[in-house]
Amino acid sequence: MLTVWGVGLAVYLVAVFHRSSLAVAGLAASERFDISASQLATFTMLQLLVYAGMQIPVGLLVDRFGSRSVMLAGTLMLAGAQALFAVAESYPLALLARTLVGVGDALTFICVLRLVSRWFPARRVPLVTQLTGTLGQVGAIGAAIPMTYALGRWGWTTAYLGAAVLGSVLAVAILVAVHDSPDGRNLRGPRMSWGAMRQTLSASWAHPGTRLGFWMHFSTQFSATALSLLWGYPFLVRGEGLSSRQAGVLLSLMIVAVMLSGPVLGWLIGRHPWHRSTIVLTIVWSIVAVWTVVLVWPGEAPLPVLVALVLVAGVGGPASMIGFDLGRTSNPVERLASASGIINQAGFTASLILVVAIGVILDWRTPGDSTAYTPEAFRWAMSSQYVLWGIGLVQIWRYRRKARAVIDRTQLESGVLA
Ligand SMILES: N[C@@H](Cc1c[nH]cn1)C(=O)NCC(=O)O
Repeated sequence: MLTVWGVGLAVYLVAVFHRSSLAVAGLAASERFDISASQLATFTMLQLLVYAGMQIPVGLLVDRFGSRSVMLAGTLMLAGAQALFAVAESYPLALLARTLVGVGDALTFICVLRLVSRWFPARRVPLVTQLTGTLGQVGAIGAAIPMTYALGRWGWTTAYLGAAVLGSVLAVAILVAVHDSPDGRNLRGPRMSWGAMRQTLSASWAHPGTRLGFWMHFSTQFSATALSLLWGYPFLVRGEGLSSRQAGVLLSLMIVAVMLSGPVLGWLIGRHPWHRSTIVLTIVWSIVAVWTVVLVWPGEAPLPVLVALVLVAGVGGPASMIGFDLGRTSNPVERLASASGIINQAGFTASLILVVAIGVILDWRTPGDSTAYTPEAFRWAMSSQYVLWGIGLVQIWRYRRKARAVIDRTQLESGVLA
């Protein structure tokens, strides 16, 4: 059980490593492909778009072919994509490589979730799921430190080829160690026609628990994702007047918040599954409150307020994992991956909308073609989050009432559901 989870976790961690491996290579990429800042940002947006768009097909694939086969395909795809990125010398080829990174990345997480719910007793699943999400984020730290070193020491091609080789080694580990469930190496679902796929998806979506999970995932993670993937550093430096070093420390603190809060939330929802939506609502309101303090503060917000911002926003990442637990307890195991796919696209779609909205509003509020964004422009841009929070909070409130009307509290609390 632990070996299977260990390999699954390693596959997810390496996927997070691949997805984040461009964050520290921005300057090198601009020089290599001779591109502007917005062309560089296109890499991130494309990756998010492909990742979010692939979630439903991937969920269906996992229910049909099992975690092992899909995870193997994802790992090989990521390795191939990074190898292509290593040798690409033109911008279009590099875009193709990043698109394939998005596809490979999309193929991994849902597989690991399904392995966890097949291998662990139901009561342990919330905690192990949170640990998976939390420990997987170490891949982002791995991408920052070793990739910076490798790029400086060996250059672009060798650094990215090295990343590709890492993926290929994992493919061997999957072949040797991963079984879809204690009952078999490969667990195939029934053949899927268009009609069957439509039925699986609509049955999943029809359950208010799946919709509640979707809106939980939608509302919790976009703030932290937009800060960590693209806008955190410019916001803290240009919008709030921090030094580069202070901004770097604050963004690392956000990862500390993820690491500390993930296991606590996993334990909490395992003990109080009926109150999962209350926990999520409390976290979303806290994120809204701390952002509001930052945005209404006259001039630059003081450092302790910005520390509170990154810590509270960081908790949103692990809080989004609670959405998957709603999917698990609201769907039979044969359509668990499809439900997870539906839920997982929510937070990444919201993050993509926010990343684009911030860019558009910054350009709108900044005179001419300049990228010297002002604190005022950032205030406008970051305020676009209220639209997403507003939609998310209303939907969580609606579907929490509907889900509570159909979920049997006694069964849920005794761990029977799953
Ligand atoms: N919200 C994330 C995972 C996470 C856990 N802690 C911080 N972030 C999520 O939905 N992950 C899916 C993925 O592919 O990473």
